[in-house]
Amino acid sequence: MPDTQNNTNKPARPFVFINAAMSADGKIATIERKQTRISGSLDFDRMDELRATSDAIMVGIGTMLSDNPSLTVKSKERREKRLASGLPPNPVRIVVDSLARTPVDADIFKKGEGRRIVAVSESAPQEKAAHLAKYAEIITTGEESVDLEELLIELKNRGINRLMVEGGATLNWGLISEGLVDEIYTFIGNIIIGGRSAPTLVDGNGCISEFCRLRLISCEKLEDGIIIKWRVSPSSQAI
Ligand SMILES: NC(=O)C1=CN([C@@H]2O[C@H](COP(=O)(O)OP(=O)(O)OC[C@H]3O[C@@H](n4cnc5c(N)ncnc54)[C@H](O)[C@@H]3O)[C@@H](O)[C@H]2O)C=CC1
Ligand SMILES: Nc1nc(O)c(N)c(N[C@@H]2O[C@H](COP(=O)(O)O)[C@@H](O)[C@H]2O)n1
Repeated sequence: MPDTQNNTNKPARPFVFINAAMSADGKIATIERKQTRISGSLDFDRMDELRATSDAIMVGIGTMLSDNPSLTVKSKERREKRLASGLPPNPVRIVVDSLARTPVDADIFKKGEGRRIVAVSESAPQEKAAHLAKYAEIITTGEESVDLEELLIELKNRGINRLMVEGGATLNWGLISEGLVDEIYTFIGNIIIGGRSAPTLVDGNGCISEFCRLRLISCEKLEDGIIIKWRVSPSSQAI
């Protein structure tokens, strides 16, 4: 029998959660879209624990190009704990990149051991995808942009059961609007960034009538900010 989601007839996908840090005014970066330190050291450590306990970490190409993250597990103890459980030191690192624009000198290729996946669409130039294939596994889905649902099913087939999404704003919208997110964790820090065009937690086209509904799991103080954990209500699909 094929694995399915929650007794629906949909094929199974991983458990998906978004983790992000935002300012008190809901921004995740400045108008220049440069990496902005919102979290304090305790929140970065919490993020590291989430990475270490996930099978894979996913970012969009916007984040890749603006922040050049390595997406590695930073704590040596956590990497060793993964190794002791028979896991590679780092989760699989995944970039959602419709046009195969990921630079081959990006830190995800230079830093840390482990698998990398670049998800491209059928519109990606063949030669660019072929070049990237020397550095990462390539998954092709969707015509113009990556078909996120198909991608998640393929990731599940490749053994990824717990997927951490680290943004950015457009990828978060893509996943949320298609009803592909289970939980959302945000650290809200004690700064105001402002700027009409600065990215927020979720950008994209936005909802008009049907909103993505959330259920509060918990809310706790951490340093000078708060961590809010939400469960996305089942069948919640934004329109
Ligand atoms: N404070 C925080 O926790 C974090 C902040 N950021 C910030 O977010 C910003 C980047 O966000 P964005 O520019 O929105 O880029 P993004 O990282 O969300 O990537 C979006 C891109 O993904 C690609 N994509 C392919 N298929 C897609 C689909 N089906 N749905 C959605 N996207 C798809 C498209 O090319 C799209 O432009 C940066 O300024 C970065 O610093 C990013 C991660 C965490
Ligand atoms: N959780 C969190 N807090 C902040 O204050 C941030 N600026 C970010 N940004 C994201 O953190 C990732 C850094 O990854 P590496 O340290 O290079 O492994 C990257 O995805 C940034 O966008 N996150």
